Amino acid sequence: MKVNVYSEVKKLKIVLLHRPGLELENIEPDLLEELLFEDIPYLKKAQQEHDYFAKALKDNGVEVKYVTDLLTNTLEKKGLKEQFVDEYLNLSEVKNEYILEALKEYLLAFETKEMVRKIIGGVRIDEFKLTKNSFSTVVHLNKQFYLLPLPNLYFQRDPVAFVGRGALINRMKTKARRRESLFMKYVLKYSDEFSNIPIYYDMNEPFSIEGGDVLVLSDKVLAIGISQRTDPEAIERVANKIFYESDESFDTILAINMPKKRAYMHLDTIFTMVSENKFLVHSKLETSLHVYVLKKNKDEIEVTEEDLQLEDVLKKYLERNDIELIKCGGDDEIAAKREQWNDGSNVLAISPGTVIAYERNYVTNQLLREKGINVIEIPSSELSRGRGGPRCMSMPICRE
Ligand SMILES: NC(=[NH2+])NCCC[C@H](N)C(=O)O
Repeated sequence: MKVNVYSEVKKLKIVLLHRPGLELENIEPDLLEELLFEDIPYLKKAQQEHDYFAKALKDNGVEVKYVTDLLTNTLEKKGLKEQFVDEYLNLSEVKNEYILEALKEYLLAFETKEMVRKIIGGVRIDEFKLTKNSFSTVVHLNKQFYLLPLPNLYFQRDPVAFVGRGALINRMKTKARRRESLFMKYVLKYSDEFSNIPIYYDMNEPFSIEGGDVLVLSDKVLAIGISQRTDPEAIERVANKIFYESDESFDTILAINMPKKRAYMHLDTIFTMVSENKFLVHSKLETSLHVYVLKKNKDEIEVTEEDLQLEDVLKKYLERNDIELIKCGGDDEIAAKREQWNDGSNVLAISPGTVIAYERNYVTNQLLREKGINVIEIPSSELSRGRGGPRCMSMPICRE
């Protein structure tokens, strides 16, 4: 498969998704915070909405790949089922030897596709009986899960990020999401479809970075948020890899300092690109941003710092005067806050000037249309409960 991502807006050809499943049925009120959800989505509706999203992509000529299919095929073809389970359980920090053994046996008894579904869905304590019990297992049996679910997996933007011809296999900030990166890591490492894709970051690095913080503004410029989820050290490592150990065309990384707040979780919750010169932005982004500019120099990265309004940052580094910012929710302060909360500024461009957006953000969508943007709306009452929009739910693999 060809990996080609040198833009946020050029015609989208192949995209990676995950259709939410069982894992949403294992979110319960006491786990909301830990699992990074604000509310419990209704699975049946969430799946309908997600299918609608996938259909909108396909109807517009985009090839949709599902991470579960890619993983299942890889594990089967390469005989990696057991190795994957071992690594997964290790990452899940299942340490009790009786439980570890029983869990492994339980998972491996499923055929691969079902096993992958189970691993994402989580394993409850009442699903199987341990044959050996000891004091320690008895203590564990008072919990609800042997394995917690991965309800955030439908936000495929974050665990792996395709950039240029390669990929970043991200180390996720939170324990709730850390295991998600293993899925595409196996696909990238072992499947024939993706052979020889350069890897610019690995999940075993100590510093975290998430794909929602990575924007490919052009074939020269990347923007990466220094956020609650992404450490400056990770950005530095990515910069070194891309600048000096690859033949990528990128020569500038704008590391944008972000408020460390949940409302500004990732850079793509603050702004997304909707055409070559138009950007949809968080309505409260009036203050200037502190930006560290990492430039590729002969053999060392040159760093400069600036305090600039977003508009001026984009003008300067994309070298164009026609940059236009469109505010999520417009000038209506309440609408702006409401729509920001439901990912109004998180749209996915499928070609320059055409975006997929949540239908519920109708104030913002109308504004986009007034600016000449073609807005394809998708239903979103359940999907939005996980705090992510169309950009968060998709990972472009190939653009024109
Ligand atoms: N790229 C994004 N903005 N992703 C949103 C992810 C939302 C998810 N519930 C989390 O907290 O991680």
